[in-house]
Amino acid sequence: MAFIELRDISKSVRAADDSELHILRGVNLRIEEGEHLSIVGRSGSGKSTLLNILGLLDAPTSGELLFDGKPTAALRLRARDRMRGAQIGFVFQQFNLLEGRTATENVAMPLLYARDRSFWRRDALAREALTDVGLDHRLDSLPTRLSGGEQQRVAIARAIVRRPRVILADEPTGALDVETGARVMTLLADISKETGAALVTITHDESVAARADRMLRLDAGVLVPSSAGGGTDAVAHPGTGLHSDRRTTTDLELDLDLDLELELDAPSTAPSLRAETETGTRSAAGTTAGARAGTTEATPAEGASA
Ligand SMILES: Nc1ncnc2c1ncn2[C@@H]1O[C@H](COP(=O)(O)OP(=O)(O)OP(=O)(O)O)[C@@H](O)[C@H]1O
Repeated sequence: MAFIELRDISKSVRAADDSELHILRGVNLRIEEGEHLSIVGRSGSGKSTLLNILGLLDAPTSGELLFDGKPTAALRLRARDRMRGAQIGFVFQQFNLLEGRTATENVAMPLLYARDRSFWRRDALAREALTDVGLDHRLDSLPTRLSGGEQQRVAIARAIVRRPRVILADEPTGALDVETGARVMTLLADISKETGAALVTITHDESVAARADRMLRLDAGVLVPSSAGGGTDAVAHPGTGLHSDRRTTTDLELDLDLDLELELDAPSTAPSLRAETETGTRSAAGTTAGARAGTTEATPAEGASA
């Protein structure tokens, strides 16, 4: 069974002239555990739209998105937010770090939503993740004191700190020079493999895309295989090492039951409530303070995803 599956996904929006714009027209995709795939397409072809749907930041107009074979459409907002936080890491073109926070604080941010011991160990785990990306000498640096490549490393550390099952990277090298971008891509691919996370890279840069196990192209709203893919690594490599740290949808459902009991018993002490107070909120369009910071959970009262 594929870890994530898109079935006949379409997305239409109302354009400025009030016409209907069909961005995605029946996208089918299966993402296996630990695989690295890339999606290329010209500007405006719908890459970010597709990534937002994969990341549970946006809803399709029609079609189904399944995690572990289970449809996600019926999930309540809070469960979607939890699933996103626990299973998906994001890396953005512009790094999206919080400027006033140190590297360690930025990386610890997603753990403010964790429902297990990692909430209490967030500083130590953030330092470990920064060490994994080679930034153990920059733990207390503010983003403004870091180079672009270092900032993207911090963002990668933030993406992996909760041991997600998939990392979604939207033009991760887009703001970097070619050499730095290549190093960052190598790190991202290596660290995904080490942690066992699948990696989905969207990019307009075919040399970046060609590093993936599988390369797809968005063309006229549908995904088609791209012949340039698999250049360096034609076989998927499910990761080893930290694989067992990651959680399935079933684990998550158990967690949610437990969380509900916890919140009913002691609402003022539930970690997420504090976390939600400290962090930003998500708008209906899915572009949010949280998403800008790479942390994308929201409170139930914050309105539905688009
Ligand atoms: N909410 C929206 N309302 C209107 N048009 C939209 C909306 N979202 C996306 N679009 C349009 O849909 C098309 C696809 O957008 P998207 O950002 O997904 O493309 P992209 O392939 O990621 O582009 P780029 O490579 O330039 O970032 C674009 O023409 C965009 O202007």
